[in-house]
Amino acid sequence: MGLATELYESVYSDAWYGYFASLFVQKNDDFPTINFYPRDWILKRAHEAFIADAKGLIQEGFRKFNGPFRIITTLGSRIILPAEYADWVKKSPDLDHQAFVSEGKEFFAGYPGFEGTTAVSDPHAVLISVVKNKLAQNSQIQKFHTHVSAGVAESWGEGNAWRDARWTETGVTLIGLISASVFVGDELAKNTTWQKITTGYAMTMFMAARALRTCPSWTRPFIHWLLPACRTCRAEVKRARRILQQELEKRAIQKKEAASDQGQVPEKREDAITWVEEVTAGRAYGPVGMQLGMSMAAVVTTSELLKQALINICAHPELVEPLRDEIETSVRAHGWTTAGLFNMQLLDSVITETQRLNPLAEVNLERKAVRDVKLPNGQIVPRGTTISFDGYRYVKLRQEGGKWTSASAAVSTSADHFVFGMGKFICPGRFFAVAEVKTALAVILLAYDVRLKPGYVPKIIRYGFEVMADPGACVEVRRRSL
Ligand code: HEM
Repeated sequence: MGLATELYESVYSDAWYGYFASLFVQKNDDFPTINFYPRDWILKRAHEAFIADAKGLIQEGFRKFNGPFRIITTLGSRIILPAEYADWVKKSPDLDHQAFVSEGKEFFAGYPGFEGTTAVSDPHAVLISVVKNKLAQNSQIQKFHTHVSAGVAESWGEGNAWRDARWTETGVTLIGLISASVFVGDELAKNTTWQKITTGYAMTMFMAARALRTCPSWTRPFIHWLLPACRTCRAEVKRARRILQQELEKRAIQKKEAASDQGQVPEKREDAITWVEEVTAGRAYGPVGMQLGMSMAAVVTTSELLKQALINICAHPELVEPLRDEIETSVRAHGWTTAGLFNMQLLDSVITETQRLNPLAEVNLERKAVRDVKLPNGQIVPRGTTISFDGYRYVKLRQEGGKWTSASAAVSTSADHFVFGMGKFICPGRFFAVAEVKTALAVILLAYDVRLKPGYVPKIIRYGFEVMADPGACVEVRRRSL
């Protein structure tokens, strides 16, 4: 899990003015800065230290200051709070996640090309409501099963010799495919252009945001028209809009035809295109922004979890047989349903343990202080981390009972485990994400033998606050002979 929770201060996020900002940071408040170095005029050393070892800086900060402190990041400075403050952050009305996401300098909601961010931070919360209320329904599990089975068969074939799983690409393709089957329906989910745009949008948008952040804020409303990364982002949104528009027109025609056929009730589709339409109830909205926003929130996060979980299973081959036994028993009793997935508790434990060790980000609960905030006082005990992998950790905790009966599940959140955030802004897609990852792992383990390529040692990649599965991971698979 994340080492710390952070409090974002938007005032200091302008990279061009980093030097003045950092002086200001030093003099303007009581928080010491962990990576402020004498004569580091343009913050080169501070940025390098942050990129190379944010985790080390956070640990050093807690050791040195024994409480909240600032860290200079490539996006300006942030206040880092110890994980013990998680419950307080969760309850504080003055700390806002939406303000953090929509903050012009960070994610540029409202700029053309950033329609995904705009949809996530929409004040009517349409996207959040659809994710919260419509995703991870029982019927979607069978859909996941069908698509993952077809997807792995297509990628890996039926051969029973070991082969490179091309896991970095395949992991993203599988999650992109099964997510899209629920977001836009089975047919459009298989459109390779749509897949490419939606699985890549988070990165396309991130690159555009990164380019814009390097420009002084007063130039941004104009310069975004010229920056190549922002142009790419706009072009991708345009391509996506064209494809979605065709789908919407096709649906409108089908609806009309069905309605004109005396007595025929038009078939109601169960996908996010339809649900967004229902929730907006005639209000104007941007369908493409909703789709890109959903993919942006869902695909990178979930595929990172899937990739890392399979790597961990391969690194601990003793887990494979007990996992297969559990999956077979659960599916025999409940089929590919939410009940079936619920009964896969060792698999759940492996996923939670993966998140504990590879939390996607070193820090979590990103908030913007919407007004002056007083931090709680008291002794601070920095949280340590461990690098050992115990696939059974959360099974054992569940068996302890008490708060762990439910708190040990991958979708649960507490001050001990808040990879999905906490409180009012907790990730509404966590049930969907865990269901996708469980189904994908279950299908893979039942159909294929998996292993790390002999000689490959798994590693985790860190870049600033980001924590990623190794993009060069060497996973091998072969069809099981049953
Ligand atoms: C392993 C996968 C995922 C992880 C680790 C993850 C993590 C997070 C985190 C940390 C937050 C911020 C919560 C906070 O600050 O308290 C968040 C918010 C959000 N997530 Fe996820 N997420 C995942 C998958 C998904 C999926 C699959 C969807 C949608 C289908 C989704 C949709 C959202 C949305 C819409 C928000 C914004 C909520 C708000 O602002 O109220 N996420 N997620």
